[in-house]
Amino acid sequence: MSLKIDLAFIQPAEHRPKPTFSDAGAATIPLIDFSPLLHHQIPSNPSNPAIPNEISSLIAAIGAACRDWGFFQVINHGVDPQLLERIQAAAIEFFALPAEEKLKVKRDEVNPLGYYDSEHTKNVRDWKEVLDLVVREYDDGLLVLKNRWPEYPPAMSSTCEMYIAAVEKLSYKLVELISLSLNLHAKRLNGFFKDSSCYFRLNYYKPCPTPDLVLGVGRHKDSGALTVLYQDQVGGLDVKRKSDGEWVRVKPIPNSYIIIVGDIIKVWSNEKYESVEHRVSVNSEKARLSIPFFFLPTFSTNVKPLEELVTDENPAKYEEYNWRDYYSSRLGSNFKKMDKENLQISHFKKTTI
Ligand SMILES: O=C(O)CCC(=O)C(=O)O
Ligand SMILES: [Fe+2]
Repeated sequence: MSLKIDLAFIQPAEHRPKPTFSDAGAATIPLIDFSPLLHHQIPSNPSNPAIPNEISSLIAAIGAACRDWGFFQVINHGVDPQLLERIQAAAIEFFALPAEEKLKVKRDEVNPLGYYDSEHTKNVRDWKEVLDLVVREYDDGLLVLKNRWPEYPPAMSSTCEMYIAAVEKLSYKLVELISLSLNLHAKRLNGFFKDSSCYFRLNYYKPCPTPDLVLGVGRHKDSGALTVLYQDQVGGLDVKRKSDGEWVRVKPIPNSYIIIVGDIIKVWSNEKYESVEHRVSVNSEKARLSIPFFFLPTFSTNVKPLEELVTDENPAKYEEYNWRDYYSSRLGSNFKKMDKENLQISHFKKTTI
């Protein structure tokens, strides 16, 4: 049998996925139970002696996961499972449409939102289809973000809006707990997300005849603050374990979220917290759906280590960069193959003398 696949998809040998993963790796991923938040409020002051033990333990667990992994799974997160069912059903219906119907909402070089099937990560084409949306449309003359809603399924826009409202609420809880874990006031980071540039994506990975040669998404770190990711039960997300650099396959847990710490939290925390490298493997049998919500600050944000976390002994490790400019410079590079690496936070890392 000859398997013809476009060479643009083929990963360099050193980045191809291993055919098998042990379940033992997945068991080491931090799993955090948010049920204490069902009967306790998030405290505002990290040094309040009245913080209940189960909330202190929750904050400590989040801090440890952000430090040691840059990644964790959350259960009992408060997002209605029916909303998750509905958004998945809408996504499946959309991706099952004939190509010409999906192409009616195709992304273009001016406005990157809508349907897309040829994204590149690190200059290799990803084996996936996406539908991209923003929570707040934007146009400053140079950067244009305008949603393209498909006609089918007709409930797509209302379903996305309801789902996004729920997942945004969860994102605020996450950044508040992360602030507390850094020994900062719970709302220390909230102002950055007023008029946020949050981005929402439906990812569809159809079965692939050569899963050992390609990736659904090539290895990368997320450049925002946090990614709140839902995956179906097929599996394929791999994360790079910080302790030993091994790729670990994330075992799907029904009704759970995967939280990916992004580069902005790494910079804000002055590298106390890690942003995790991850990728998506595909398989030859089953299509996979994933739904990331990228929690991103307002475009005017200048990202730099938080003053409270910078001292003479621990000086700022990054130069300040503007989020809108960073974001816009990276957009071009996932649109098509480039001849150089795209912009990374390492380009803003201060050099030590
Ligand atoms: O499909 C996934 O599980 C993850 C996708 C991802 O890493 C991304 O969209 O940034
Ligand atoms: Fe990602």
